[in-house]
Amino acid sequence: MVLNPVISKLAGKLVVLASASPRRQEILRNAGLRFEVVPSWFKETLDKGLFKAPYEYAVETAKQKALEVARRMPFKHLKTPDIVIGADTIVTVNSMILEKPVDKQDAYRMLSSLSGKEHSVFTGVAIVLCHEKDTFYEETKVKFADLSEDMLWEYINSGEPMDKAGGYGIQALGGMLVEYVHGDFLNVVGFPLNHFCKQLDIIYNHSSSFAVEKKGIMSKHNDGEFKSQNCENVIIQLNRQQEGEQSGTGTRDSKPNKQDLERICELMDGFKASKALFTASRFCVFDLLHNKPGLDAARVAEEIKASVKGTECLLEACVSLGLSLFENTDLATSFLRSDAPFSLHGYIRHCNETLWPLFSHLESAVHEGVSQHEKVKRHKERCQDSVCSSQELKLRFMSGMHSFAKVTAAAVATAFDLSRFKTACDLGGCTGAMAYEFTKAHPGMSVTVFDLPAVIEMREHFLPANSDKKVSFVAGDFLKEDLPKADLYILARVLHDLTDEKLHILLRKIAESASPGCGLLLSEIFLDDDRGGPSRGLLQALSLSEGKQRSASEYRLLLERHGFITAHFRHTGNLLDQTLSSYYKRR
Ligand SMILES: C[S@@+](CC[C@H](N)C(=O)[O-])C[C@H]1O[C@@H](n2cnc3c(N)ncnc32)[C@H](O)[C@@H]1O
Repeated sequence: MVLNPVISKLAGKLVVLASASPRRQEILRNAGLRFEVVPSWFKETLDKGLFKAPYEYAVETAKQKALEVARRMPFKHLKTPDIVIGADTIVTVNSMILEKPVDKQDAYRMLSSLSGKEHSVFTGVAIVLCHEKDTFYEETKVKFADLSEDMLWEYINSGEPMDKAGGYGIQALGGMLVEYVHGDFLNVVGFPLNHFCKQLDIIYNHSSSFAVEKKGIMSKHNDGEFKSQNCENVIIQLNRQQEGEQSGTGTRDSKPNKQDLERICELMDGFKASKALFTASRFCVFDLLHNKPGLDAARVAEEIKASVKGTECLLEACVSLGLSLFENTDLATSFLRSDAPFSLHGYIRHCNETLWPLFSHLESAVHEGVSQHEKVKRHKERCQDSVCSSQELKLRFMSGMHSFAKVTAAAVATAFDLSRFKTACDLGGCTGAMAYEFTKAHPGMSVTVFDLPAVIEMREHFLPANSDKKVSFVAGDFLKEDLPKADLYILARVLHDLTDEKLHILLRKIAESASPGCGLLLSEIFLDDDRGGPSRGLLQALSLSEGKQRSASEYRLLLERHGFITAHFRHTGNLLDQTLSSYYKRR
C-alpha cells in the first residue's frame, strides 16, 4: 500500500537506484518503491570549476552516476532497467563545495568552516528513463550552532563525518550541531522524496496536480515557493548529505556485502527466470493475457490446459519478473505477445527449444570444446514424443531469426548513411526481415536476400503484409556459389558462426564480387578488445558453435586482409542485441 499513486505505477518496472547510500534506500523503501541497488562506478571527479553554480555540479554528477549504471546493466547484468535513479549530495558554504572528507583533518576543516554559519545542502537527482533523462534539484538551508573545539573533535572522533558530504549526518549525532533547517528535511537526509514523487507524477501521469511544470523544472526554495528552472531533461535535487556511499564490493564487519550476494543470487537464479519466461511464452500466456486481461490463475490454467497449482506458480513468477500483473506489463505487450511488432516470441522459443538443450550440456561442451548439437539430437530421437520433422526444426529456427531480426533491423539499417548504395545483398539474410527494413529505411535501395535453398523455400511463411517488390530472394551456398552483384554486402550475425577458414572463403568471394567503392556492412556482437565483455557475446560463445566471437579490431584486421578498409564502428544502441555495425569500403 503506498500513498503516492505514481509510486504504484512503477510496480512491474525495473527501477534501479544507482547509489549505495543506506539512507536513500531507506527513504525510497519507506515510500513503497521497489527497486534494485546497483551502485554507480562513476568516479566523482568532475572539474567543479566548469560549473557556474554548485547545484549544476551535483546534478551532473547524479546524471553521470545514473547513466553509467543504465549503460552497464544491459552488458554486465544482462537486463535493461526501466528507470535508473542517481543522486549526489554536496554542501556549500561561502561558494565552496564540500564533499566527503578524506581524513580527520579534512573533516575538521569542513566542520569548522560550517560552525555558526548557515549553509546549503544540494542533492542533484537524475531520473534516467531508458534513453531520456530528467533532472531536478532542491536546496535546503541548514544553520549550524557555534561549535567549540571540544565538540568538533568529539564529533569527528565518533567517525560519523567520514563518507558524508560536508562532514556531518543530520539524522544521527550530527543533528546536535544543527540550529535550524529550512526546507525539506529528507532532502538533507539524502533524498528529496516529495519533489521526486512530483517529478514521477509529471512523467507518468502528465498531471498538473502538483506545482511542477513539465519542461521548466521547479526547484523548491527555502521560502517554500516553487520557482521555475530551465533544466533540460533532468531532475536534480539539491539537499543535504547523508550519503555514506561505499564501494559496491567491499565487506564490513566480515559480513558478505548485500549487493554482492544479490548479484550472485541473480546469477544463480537466472536460469529459473529464463525458463519461467520460456514456459510462459510456450503456453502463449502473454497472448492470452493480452486478449483477456485480468484472468485469474484458475481461468488461465483452464485456457492453457495446465494444472492450477503450476499455473499459479508460473504467473506469480511472471509478476515478480515484471512481465505481468495478471495482465501484461508494457514489457510483455511490446516484446512477448506473438503478434507484437517487435515480438521476440519466436526467438524465445528458439532459446527454449534449441539453445536451452545445448546449454543443459554445457559441462560436456566445456569439457570437449565442441557443440553438443549432435548429442541433443540423439537424445531427442530417443524420446520419440519430442521428435520434430526437419521442416519443423527449420521453421522454428527461421522464426527465431525472424523475430530477432525484426527487433534489431531498424538500428542496423540506419546506423550509417547508405544513400549512395542502390543495390544490396544480404548474405545469410534468412526470412528477409532485415532486407525489408533496409528498403524501408532507404527507399532508393533494392535488396537481394541470399540464403541456403532449404531456408529460401520456406520464406513464404514470413512474408510481411505489404511485401516490398524491391526485396528478392536467391537460393545458394555462399561458400560455394557465385554471389549476386551488389554495391553493398550485408553480413548480419553470420560471421560469428563461421570457422576462420570459412570466414576467409566467404570474404574472398565477397571481395571477388565487389567493385571498388562497394560496401560491406557487418552486424555482430563485438567483444571488447580485452574480451571482458559484453556478457551477451561471451555467453553466446558458450554454445561452442564452430565459429567464435570477435572484437571489432579483430574484424577490422580480417576485413583489411580482403581489401575492405575505412572501418566505421557504431553502437546501434539496440538493447536487445547490442550489436555494433561497421561499414567497410573496398580499396
Ligand atoms: C544466425 S542466422 C542470421 C540471419 C540473419 N542474417 C539475421 O541477422 O537475423 C545465419 C543465416 O546464415 C545462413 N547460412 C548459413 N550458412 C550459409 C551458407 N553456406 N550459405 C548461405 N546461407 C547460409 C543461415 O541459413 C541463416 O539464415
